[in-house]
Amino acid sequence: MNEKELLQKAIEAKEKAYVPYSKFPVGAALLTKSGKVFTGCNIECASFGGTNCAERTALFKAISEGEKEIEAIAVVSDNEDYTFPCGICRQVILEFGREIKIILGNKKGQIQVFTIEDLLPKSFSGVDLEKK
Ligand SMILES: O=c1ccn([C@H]2C[C@H](O)[C@@H](CO)O2)c(=O)[nH]1
Ligand SMILES: [Zn+2]
Repeated sequence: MNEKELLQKAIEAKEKAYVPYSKFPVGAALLTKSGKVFTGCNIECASFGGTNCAERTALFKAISEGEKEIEAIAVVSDNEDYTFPCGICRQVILEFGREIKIILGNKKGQIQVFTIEDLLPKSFSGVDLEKK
């Protein structure tokens, strides 16, 4: 599965977004190191804090199925420009590896790739909990 194919899975997942409040659908597609794909969409809630982003939906699906070795997560919205993961998602993705690739696609079909550490430098992580 290459970057373009993973982005196409994210575009398809975006169709499932439940976004009655923001009307801002987002799709994500996660690739495990073993080659499995888990997709996700954002799911909103009238109590807004209950909203779950597309990236975390895909990630939680993978983790809850026992897949913790993550290669990449592709993200798309309906915006012309790239949609970057929010801060909460960056922190949760980083939990499972600093080298996880974040693949972003825009409406022109262009692609940008970062590692999650590029997007969340100087972060707090489990390593800090071992220091006192
Ligand atoms: O990377 C992002 C950015 C935003 N959202 C969702 C959260 C909310 O449902 C809507 C507007 O913030 O978009 C995501 O799913 N992923
Ligand atoms: Zn998020």
